[in-house]
Amino acid sequence: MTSAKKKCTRLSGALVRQLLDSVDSVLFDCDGVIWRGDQAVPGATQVVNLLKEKGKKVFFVTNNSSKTRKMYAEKMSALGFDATEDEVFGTAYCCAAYLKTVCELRGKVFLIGSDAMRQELEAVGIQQTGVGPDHVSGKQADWANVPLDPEVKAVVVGFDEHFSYMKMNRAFQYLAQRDCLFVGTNRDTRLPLEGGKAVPGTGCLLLAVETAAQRQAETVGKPNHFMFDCLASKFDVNPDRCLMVGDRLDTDILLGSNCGLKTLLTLTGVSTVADAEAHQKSGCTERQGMVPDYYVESIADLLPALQG
Ligand SMILES: C[C@H](OP(=O)(O)O)C(=O)O
Ligand SMILES: [Mg+2]
Repeated sequence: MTSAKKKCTRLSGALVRQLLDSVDSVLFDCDGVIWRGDQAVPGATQVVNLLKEKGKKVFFVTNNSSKTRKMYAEKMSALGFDATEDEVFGTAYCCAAYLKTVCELRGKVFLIGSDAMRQELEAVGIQQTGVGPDHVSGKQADWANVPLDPEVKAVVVGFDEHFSYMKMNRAFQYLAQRDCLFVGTNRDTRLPLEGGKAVPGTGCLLLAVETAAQRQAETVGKPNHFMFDCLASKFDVNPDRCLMVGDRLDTDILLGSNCGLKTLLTLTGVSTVADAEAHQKSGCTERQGMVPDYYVESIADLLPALQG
């Protein structure tokens, strides 16, 4: 399979086995691919478990920052997936690694995010200012003069169900200090759930803070190659023999293209074949990275080749 070949090919029949025989590792996105919310995609557990039985390395690369690696391993076990926490690369874990190893952060984080992010940050020795509700009080003059922790050297934004005006205001005040780092977990604007439903994603929260601060955050999640770098630093993987399976063209498939992986779009999440074909026909070089090599209705379409 070379990148020179026709792209956005429907994967079926003999092509499935041919593709699987050409890779040693399969990287699965989570939301919209192996599960939607707390419901496994039908057939997904069999696909993951059979790939492992056949000796493939299987990893999970998710932009979702709401769980630690341990929490993900527990969810996977509960849903019947054969997976260990070392095989899961979520943005709570990867963001902490990014701040520690790339930013070499010396100081605290003002965190807009989950308790999982707090746990992963503290696991690498980075303190943060607290998670949970933060409601507005006082008058506008008070808001502009909220006390700032002098040890805070970075604002980090991930999925935060307690996102609020006051949190955005505090981030705004910290980010007025130009030496304060600004990092986001991901830009996914919606989170696909069961029944074709969705809720606003982290990208909406990050855009709000960026708009207020008039600054652009570094983002750790897909399509940033850092997520793959994290994985490749722990496991011996050959990009040429890796397959990235995702439901979003602008994150999963673009990450795969950015890292030289084979790419497979599944239609159980956000993006559609029409989206992919529009990128393909655009003639715009940048958009070609969002055209998958292959697509399937669901990863369950891989089953016949795995059960044969
Ligand atoms: C949708 C995304 O998760 P992923 O699809 O990368 O697992 C997210 O939770 O923002
Ligand atoms: Mg997804």
